Amino acid sequence: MNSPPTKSELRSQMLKCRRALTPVYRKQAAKQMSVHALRSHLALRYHHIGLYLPHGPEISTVPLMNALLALGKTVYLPALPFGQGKQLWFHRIEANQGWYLNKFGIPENRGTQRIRARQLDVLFMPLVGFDDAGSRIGMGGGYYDASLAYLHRRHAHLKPYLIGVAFACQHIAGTLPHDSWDVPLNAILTEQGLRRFVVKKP
Ligand SMILES: Nc1nc2c(c(=O)[nH]1)N(C=O)[C@@H](CNc1ccc(C(=O)N[C@@H](CCC(=O)O)C(=O)O)cc1)CN2
Ligand SMILES: Nc1ncnc2c1ncn2[C@@H]1O[C@H](COP(=O)(O)OP(=O)(O)OP(=O)(O)O)[C@@H](O)[C@H]1O
Repeated sequence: MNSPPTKSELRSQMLKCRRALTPVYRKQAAKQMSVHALRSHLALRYHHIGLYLPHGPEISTVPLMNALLALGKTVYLPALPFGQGKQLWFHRIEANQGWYLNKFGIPENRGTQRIRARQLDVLFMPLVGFDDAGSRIGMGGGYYDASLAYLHRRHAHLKPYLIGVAFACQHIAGTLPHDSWDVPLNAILTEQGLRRFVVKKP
């Protein structure tokens, strides 16, 4: 009997599906994803919003970022911590700030205001694969898991509201292998729409 695929086998399958999408599809999908996010009223309700800059074949957040900034929202981007630990900082997008590439080649901004995940109202998270229960697999760095570990003791009101962002083809039928440190998503956003999950309390 075949054993179920491991996280890293699923990760390479999902990366393959994402890389196969055409530039025209990617551009259209990024726009549609942004429209779904804005229609959901999430964007209107929340003010402090964590986003990411797309890296390689990830779905682009540029249309969504422009729309949020035009609405006057405060938008933050993740920055890897210096030194020990894996908890991300979130730097506010500001005028006159510096930009640099992190060790993975992803641009990061350095302004005057940085906060931790718990201070965000909503966090749009990159991911490699997601399932029907709201579990995600990322690039395997564990940065988001470490930044959100306090949510394991989550009560319903704890911030931020977690939205995984992906192309629809990154959906995995069935259930992803689950590790104790994985933090479940509140919703998943793709070019096909926004789908909310009921997050089970421990
Ligand atoms: N756009 C974006 N920003 C992000 C993340 C992300 O996944 N996407 N992160 C999410 O945690 C953090 C950075 N984490 C990362 C962890 C590993 C790799 C990485 O290993 N990249 C290799 C490819 C590895 C592979 O194909 O399996 C590379 O770029 O060569 C990249 C980012 C913070 N910022
Ligand atoms: N709270 C934490 N503090 C420190 N390390 C952690 C924490 N949670 C998970 N990790 C480590 O991160 C590693 C990667 O975990 P996993 O494969 O689930 O990452 P991922 O969710 O795919 O990545 P990312 O969150 O960066 O997108 C694991 O080896 C795990 O030990």
